[in-house]
Amino acid sequence: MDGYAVPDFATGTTVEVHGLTSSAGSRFNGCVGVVAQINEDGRHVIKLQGHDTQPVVKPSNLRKATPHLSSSCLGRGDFVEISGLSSECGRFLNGHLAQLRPAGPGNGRLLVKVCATGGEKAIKESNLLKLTQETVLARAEGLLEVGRLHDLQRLLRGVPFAPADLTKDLTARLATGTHSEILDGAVKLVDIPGKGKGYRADRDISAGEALLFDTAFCSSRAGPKEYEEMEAQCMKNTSAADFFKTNVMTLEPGPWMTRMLDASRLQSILKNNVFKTIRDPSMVALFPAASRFNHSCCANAFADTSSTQATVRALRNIQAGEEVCVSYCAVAQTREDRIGQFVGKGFSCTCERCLLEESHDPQFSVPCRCGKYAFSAQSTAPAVQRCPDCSFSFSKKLCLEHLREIQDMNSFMRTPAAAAENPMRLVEKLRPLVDRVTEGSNLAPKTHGETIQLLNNFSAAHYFAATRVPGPHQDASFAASFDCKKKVIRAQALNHGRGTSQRDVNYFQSLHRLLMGQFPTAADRREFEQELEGLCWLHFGQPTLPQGITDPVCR
Ligand SMILES: C[S@@+](CC[C@H](N)C(=O)[O-])C[C@H]1O[C@@H](n2cnc3c(N)ncnc32)[C@H](O)[C@@H]1O
Repeated sequence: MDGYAVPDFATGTTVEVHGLTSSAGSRFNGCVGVVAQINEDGRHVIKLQGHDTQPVVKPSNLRKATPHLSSSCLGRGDFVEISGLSSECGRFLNGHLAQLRPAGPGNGRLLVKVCATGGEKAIKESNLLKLTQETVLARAEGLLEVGRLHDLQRLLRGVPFAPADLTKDLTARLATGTHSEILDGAVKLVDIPGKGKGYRADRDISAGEALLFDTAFCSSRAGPKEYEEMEAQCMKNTSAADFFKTNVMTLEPGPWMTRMLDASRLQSILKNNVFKTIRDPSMVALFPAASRFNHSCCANAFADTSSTQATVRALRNIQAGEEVCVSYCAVAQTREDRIGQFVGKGFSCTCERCLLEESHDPQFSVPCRCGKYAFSAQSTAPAVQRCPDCSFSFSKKLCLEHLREIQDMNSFMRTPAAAAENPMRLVEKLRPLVDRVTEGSNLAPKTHGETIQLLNNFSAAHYFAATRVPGPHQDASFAASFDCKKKVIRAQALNHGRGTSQRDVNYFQSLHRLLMGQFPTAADRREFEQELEGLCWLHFGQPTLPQGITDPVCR
C-alpha cells in the first residue's frame, strides 16, 4: 500500500475512499474527492468528484490521492484516470486509465489514449486525475484484496506496466467461474411474486451503469451437444463443488423438470438459464448470478456477455425498488414470436410492452398513404380496414401475402444461387418488393424484421453492383446503397426503440458498416457518428466486440 499516507487528513486533502463494506457505502470505494469537513466523531465528510452525495467516512477508509493537476503539470506519457464525465457516452470512460498524447486540441482539453481501447479522446483537464505508476499498482492491489475484480480488470486493461503476477492472479480468479459482484450496491436479489427470485434496484440507477458482473461457470459452442458439454464441465469442476451445490443447483429448472436425478435437473437448469453470448453468438454460457434476472420485453437492463464474462447494464434510468429485468429474446421480434418463445420457458410475459402490443403490435403497423392513419396486419386485427381520412381500403390478407413474399425473397438471398447472381439483376429482382415498403406505399409493414432484412439486402445488392460490376452506373449504385442503408438504420431504430430503448447487434453492425463506407458529405458521416457515439456504452468496456465492430470510442 505504498503511496498512501497514514489516516490523518486535513480539510482540503485529496483522498480516495476504500474498504467500505456496506452495500450503500461500497459504491464509493475507489472514488476520489476532497475532505470538506471533519465531524466531532472524527468522521470525514468527502466532497467527491463527479458525485452529488457527500459520504461521511472514517479516516481508516481514506487514503491520500494525487489531486487533479493543471495541464502545465501534465506531460506527454503521463498516466491519468478519467473521472467526473457526465454525458451518457462519457460516463463509460470514468475510472478508465489513459495516457497523455503529445498534443491536445486546446480549449482546456487534453488528448489522451484510453488504455483499455487504444482510442484517443479529447478530455477537459479537470476530468483527468494524474496517477503515478505506484498509485495505480497500489490501487490495483487494493481492489484485488477486496475482490473488486470488475474494477481491477477495467483499471489494468491495456496498461503497459501491469505486473504479470497481478494479471495472472486476476485471470486465475476470474477463470474459476465462481466470481460475481453486485456493483456499487445497485441491485438486490429478492423474491418477486409469481417469478421466483429476481433483482430489484437497491438505489436509483442511471442509464448505462454497470449493475452486476459475473463469470461463466461453464460454456460451450452452441449446438446439439451444448448441454452435455456444459454438464460434463460442471461435473469435472470438483474444486467448485460447494459453489455448484449452492449457486448452480438451486437455479430455476423451468418447465422441463419436475422431480428427477441431479444429472437431469442440471440439464434442465442449463436449458432454462444459459445465455447465448452476444459477443460470440456461436457460444452459450451459464452465469449463475446474471441468470437470476427475470425477463421483460421492454427490459430496463441488458446482459453484455462473452463466453467468459457478463456485465449487466441499465438501459435507462431505474428508480430504487423497480424490478430490473433483461430481455430473453431479440427486441426486434414480433409479439407473437416472443410469446411462442416463452411457452418453452414455462411462463407467459405480462410486461407493459406485451399488454400494449396485444391490440397493436407496431411491427405489423402499416401507415396509410395519406399519413393520417395506421392499419394493422396483426392476427387480432379486422380483415378489411378503411382509412377514416382518405377512405383507402386495406386488405390484411394481401398485406400478409406481401410479407410472405418478402420473407421468401430474404430466404432466397441467403442461398448460394443468390450469391452467384449478377448484383445488377438482384437489384431488379428486389425492387418491386422494396417499392411496397418504401414511403408512399401501404402494402406491407415498414418496421417488421423481414422488411428491415429486405432493405438490407437491397442496400447490399446496390453496394455489390457499385463495387463489383464495372460501368457508368457505379456512382449511382453507391449512392443508392447508402440511401437504402440509412432507411435500414431508421427502421431498426423505430423497431427497437419503441418501448425498449434497446439496440441489437444487427443495428450496430449496420451503423458500423455505414461508418466504414464512404460518405457523400461530411454532414452525413457526422450524423451517423453521433448516433453511434450516443449508444456506444452498450458495447463499451469489454476486450472484444461483436464480429466486425470496432470500438466507436476510438473514433
Ligand atoms: C433464468 S430464470 C430467472 C430467475 C428465476 N426467477 C429464479 O428464481 O432463478 C428464468 C425463470 O424465471 C421465471 N421468469 C422469468 N421472467 C419471468 C416473467 N416475466 N414472468 C414470470 N416468470 C418469469 C420463469 O420461471 C423462468 O423459467
